[in-house]
Amino acid sequence: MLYLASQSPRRRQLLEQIGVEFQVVDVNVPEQRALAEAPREYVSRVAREKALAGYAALNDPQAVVLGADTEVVLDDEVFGKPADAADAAAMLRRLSARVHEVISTIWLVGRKGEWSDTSLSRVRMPELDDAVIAAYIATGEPFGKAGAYAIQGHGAKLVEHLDGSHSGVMGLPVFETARLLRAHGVIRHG
Ligand SMILES: Cc1cn([C@H]2C[C@H](O)[C@@H](COP(=O)(O)OP(=O)(O)OP(=O)(O)O)O2)c(=O)[nH]c1=O
Repeated sequence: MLYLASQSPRRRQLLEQIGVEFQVVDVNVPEQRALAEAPREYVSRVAREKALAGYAALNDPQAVVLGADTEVVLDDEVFGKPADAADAAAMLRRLSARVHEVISTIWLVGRKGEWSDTSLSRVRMPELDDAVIAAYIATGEPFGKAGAYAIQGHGAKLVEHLDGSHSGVMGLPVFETARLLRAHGVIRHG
């Protein structure tokens, strides 16, 4: 049985989109980047910790658990979920008129082993003035989203160019996920 170790409705929706059967296991993993930890290592570590925590919580050797983490990175700085409106505004001001990277890593953990894959995307935002930022924050959308925007919502208006994976930016890179699940016998080909 496949379990998704996530409370994110987007991840659930993206996994359902490709017809995969799964259940959700709740995990609560602290997301704190260690000093001098490279962004890609940090994202991978957190995704792995979510999958491992889910596997440990289930106490079912047959379980296979998928964990994921998504972060926005600019100038080697990791932008997680904004703490409040001021934090969201500060992030969006920094992302304005720049290209940032979105890292989404998935880990699959089961009795037979643990495997991962990473999706890297580059997103260019146009210049965002204070009025645009304030109006966007008023939608409530930035909260709970890495980098304070949602490409799947009103935030699409802030994405001038995407080079990478739309689903990866949303939180679960579907291509990489399907490939990983197939490679380890969780889903069939086709
Ligand atoms: C950049 C971006 C992020 N996001 C979301 C995806 C993730 O849910 C969230 C980043 O936080 P995560 O810590 O990756 O995930 P989460 O806390 O929402 O869920 P869980 O740990 O339980 O799996 O930001 C979007 O929905 N759209 C976007 O465009």
